[in-house]
Amino acid sequence: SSRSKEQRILDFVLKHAVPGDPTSVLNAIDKYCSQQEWAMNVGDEKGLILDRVMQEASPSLVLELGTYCGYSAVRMARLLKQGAQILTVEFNRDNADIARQVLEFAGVKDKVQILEGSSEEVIRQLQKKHAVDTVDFIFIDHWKDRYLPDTKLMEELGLLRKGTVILADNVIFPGAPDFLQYVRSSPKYDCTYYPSHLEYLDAEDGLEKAVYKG
Ligand SMILES: Cc1ccc(Cc2cc(O)c(O)c(C(=O)NC/C=C/[C@H]3O[C@@H](n4cnc5c(N)ncnc54)[C@H](O)[C@@H]3O)c2)cc1
Ligand SMILES: [Mg+2]
Repeated sequence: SSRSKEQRILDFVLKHAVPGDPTSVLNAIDKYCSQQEWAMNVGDEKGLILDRVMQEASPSLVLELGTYCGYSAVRMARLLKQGAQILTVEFNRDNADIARQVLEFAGVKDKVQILEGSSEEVIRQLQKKHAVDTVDFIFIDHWKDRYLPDTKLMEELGLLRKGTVILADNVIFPGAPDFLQYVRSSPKYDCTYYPSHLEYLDAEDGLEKAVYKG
């Protein structure tokens, strides 16, 4: 059977990156996806914004919605403080398998747990099944029509605490207009927009940071 684009990305990482070196894994994926086949990783330009916002938050528990090939999970895991963890949600089995191998190769698998399933199901199970109280940092990068319902669900379940940072990819392209309108008009969030570009391309895109005020 023919290999998928995601498998070709993994092959390139295994061939060109250095085992145990997360930065070399990021560089390999960025090189492949900018020169050979475009893929929807957050990428190097928006990745630098993710780095800075995450380091500023210095989270103990990170939740990511939409693992895909694991690029942003590796990106965040390489910056985590000692003992901090990432829970990343992915409902496509093939993508989860690719991400697992990328995370293992990068040497960050002990910091990241891939939770297979839909974000709605997994979010509902976090407190009982995964012993989560509240989440410190959330990177949202899954289907864009799920950003708002999942954010509201996390509010309702008490998963957000005063100061929880939500960082959402693609708020311009493909866009998440209902999410953007909600957090920017809600008194429960302090919002900041970080202009950037769509990964590996020149199209305008950006990240929205929404800090929960409790
Ligand atoms: C052709 C073309 C043009 C422009 C773009 C632009 C563009 C640029 C970007 O940065 C993008 O992030 C996107 C984008 O659509 N991302 C969606 C990412 C989904 C991944 O997450 C998984 N997933 C999706 N919903 C859920 C869910 N509820 N529960 C659990 N996992 C979920 C999927 O299984 C995938 O692993 C698009 C993309 C493609
Ligand atoms: Mg994205």
